[in-house]
Amino acid sequence: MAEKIEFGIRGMDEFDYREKTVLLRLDINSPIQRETKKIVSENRIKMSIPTVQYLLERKAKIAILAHQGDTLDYENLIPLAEHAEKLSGKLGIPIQYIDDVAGPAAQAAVKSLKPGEVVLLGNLRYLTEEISTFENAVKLEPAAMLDTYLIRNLAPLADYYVNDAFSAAHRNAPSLVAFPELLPTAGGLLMMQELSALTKVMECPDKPSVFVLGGAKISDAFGMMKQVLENGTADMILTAGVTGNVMLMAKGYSIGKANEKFIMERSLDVFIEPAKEYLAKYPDKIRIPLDLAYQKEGQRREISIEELPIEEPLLDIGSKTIRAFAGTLGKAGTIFVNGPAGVYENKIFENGTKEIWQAIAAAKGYSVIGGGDTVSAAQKYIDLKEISYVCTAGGAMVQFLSGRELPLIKAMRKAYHQ
Ligand SMILES: Nc1ncnc2c1ncn2[C@@H]1O[C@H](COP(=O)(O)OP(=O)(O)O)[C@@H](O)[C@H]1O
Ligand SMILES: O=C(OP(=O)(O)O)[C@H](O)COP(=O)(O)O
Repeated sequence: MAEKIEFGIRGMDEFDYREKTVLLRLDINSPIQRETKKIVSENRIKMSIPTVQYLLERKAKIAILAHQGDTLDYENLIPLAEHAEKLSGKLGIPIQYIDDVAGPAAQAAVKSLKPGEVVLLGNLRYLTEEISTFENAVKLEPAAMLDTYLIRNLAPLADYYVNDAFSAAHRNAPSLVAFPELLPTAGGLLMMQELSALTKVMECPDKPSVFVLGGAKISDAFGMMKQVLENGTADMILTAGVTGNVMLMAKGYSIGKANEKFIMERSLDVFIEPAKEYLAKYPDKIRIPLDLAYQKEGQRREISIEELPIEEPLLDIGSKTIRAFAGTLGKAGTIFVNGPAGVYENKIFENGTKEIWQAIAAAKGYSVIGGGDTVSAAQKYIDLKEISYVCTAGGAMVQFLSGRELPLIKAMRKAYHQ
């Protein structure tokens, strides 16, 4: 396969899995309904099925490793019992869930696997060595993780390690980066698909390449803006949502007390100075909103940026901006979207998001989207089949497109060259 050379990662077809034990790292981390603790979207589970199926058809003994939630928000840190049920339903075979990650019960379950059987081990985030903040505290090299509880206990039981967790590729955790130090390693089918789609965006053979950066988690947007303009991945960036409001502040517009307070309270003002720098360096490549929407007496109203400031919160782009952005998207060769254009959850402020999605659906360009709310918003207004590729990742996708080498990809490339 061309991919394995292109990405420097072994493809799944490199190994003979028959009667071999495979540690399969998936990312089936799913949104959870707070009250019921039930899975809200099964998308990542669904997208992981082809790789499990591939290994099942080859009569492998499959032990799945996965995480759910994090210690930053204990609400989502739940056992993987429902994940096992959903996997089992989609594969049409029973899947045993063991609520133990790498202790005696998990080890016994892995050892007793028969060819064509699957076990899902406990939530990796039960282990302190696996929590997402750990990498920030200690920048460990994978080789220094070989004494962790997880690697010590599970690596000796396996013949192969397959990783299909691209959406967690930005995490420097043992379950992602340390197994490739010890086991023959391959990238799963979804991993190769994601790399292929994002590489296409980076190489953007079809010009112009237009990025839409909106939403509220604006550190993602600002993290990638400079890089994608510098390395030519993006020819044009259309800013909307809170990102658009910060760009307006950087341009010197006074957007009104309520809007400035929103930005200050979330410490997003740190992005104003970098935004000024990007606007000065790329004046023709970054587009800011021309008008915005607010609510008065229960009605949607719009205001041109020349008429600012305003007291009401600015929660969507206005009609003039929508028309201009839609026109640009119609002529794009490549399109990438991260973040909705407004507070689309409220009908009054859905126009920007809705019409941008409709313009993208009608556009001919190769389109890639990703991010939790981005995909939910797209699903609300268009058929996802209209999008060339819907990435399961958020943070990993943004970092990849920014040109950073992700810890997981680095570890898998190293394994390929060993
Ligand atoms: N102008 C705005 N002001 C406040 N919130 C906004 C604005 N525009 C969009 N949002 C909010 O941004 C959220 C999604 O942004 P984000 O989390 O960055 O997206 P994603 O999950 O796709 O990465 C939505 O809940 C939406 O209501
Ligand atoms: O959901 C994930 O990433 P995302 O929030 O960037 O989409 C991955 O499963 C990584 O999870 P984490 O952000 O808790 O490390």
